[in-house]
Amino acid sequence: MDFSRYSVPGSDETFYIPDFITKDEEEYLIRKIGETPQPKWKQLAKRRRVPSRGDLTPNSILIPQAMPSFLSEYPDLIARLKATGAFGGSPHQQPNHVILNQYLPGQGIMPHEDGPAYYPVVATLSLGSHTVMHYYQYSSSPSGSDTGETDGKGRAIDPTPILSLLLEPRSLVITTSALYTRHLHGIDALEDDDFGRGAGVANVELLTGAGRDVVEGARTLPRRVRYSLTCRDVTRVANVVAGRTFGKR
Ligand SMILES: O=C(O)CCC(=O)C(=O)O
Ligand SMILES: [Fe+2]
Repeated sequence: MDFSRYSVPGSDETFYIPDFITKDEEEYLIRKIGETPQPKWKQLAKRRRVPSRGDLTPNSILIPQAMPSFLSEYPDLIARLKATGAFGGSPHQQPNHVILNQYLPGQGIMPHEDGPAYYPVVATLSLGSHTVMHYYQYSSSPSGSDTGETDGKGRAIDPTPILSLLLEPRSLVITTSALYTRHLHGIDALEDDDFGRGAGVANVELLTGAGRDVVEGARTLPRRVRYSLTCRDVTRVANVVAGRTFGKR
């Protein structure tokens, strides 16, 4: 797939692919996610999450686990993600780690970086609802001097996003390079998204007709329950044989 044609105008480090999966596949995935045993979900303040295909050690080494069938069989998202070419330069040439997040309307995720454990590409599939993802840069002014908004290390964040994207259900967004390694991303904790406040989204030309109508018509879109599957390649993977961990590969 030549995914360069999905490049978001104004950023050659972000790609937006609408309708990456079909409605039937979306329904199937949401049903399978609903069957995820409750103990696997971790309740966070603003959302719930499940890591799939293993978790990371404190040294950021992946302890591999079998992928759930909805990732590796039908609809075989891993093969489909590989086919985009986005992971062509990553150590395993495909994602080996997927985190499932659940957001109720009104929930979001604070601006953050995904960090150095992963090769700097993340592919995010949205299911069930749209959302709006903002990308931020660190502020050049001294820590916390403008809005008081800081990351976990006390570095000040410029509150004006450098890029905002409407993520439609069934879409895939791929974030790479400096946007991954040097910037932050987050989702405001809102019940609906108002496209009438002059809040431009950079991917308007890449949206489906329905999404474009909402943005161009400056309408408000209520959020529903959204699931996201964030797919990455963890650089270092432990060599696990019969439950024992031997070094890394
Ligand atoms: O749900 C999303 O689209 C973003 C999630 C995210 O940024 C993360 O899990 O690191
Ligand atoms: Fe993230």
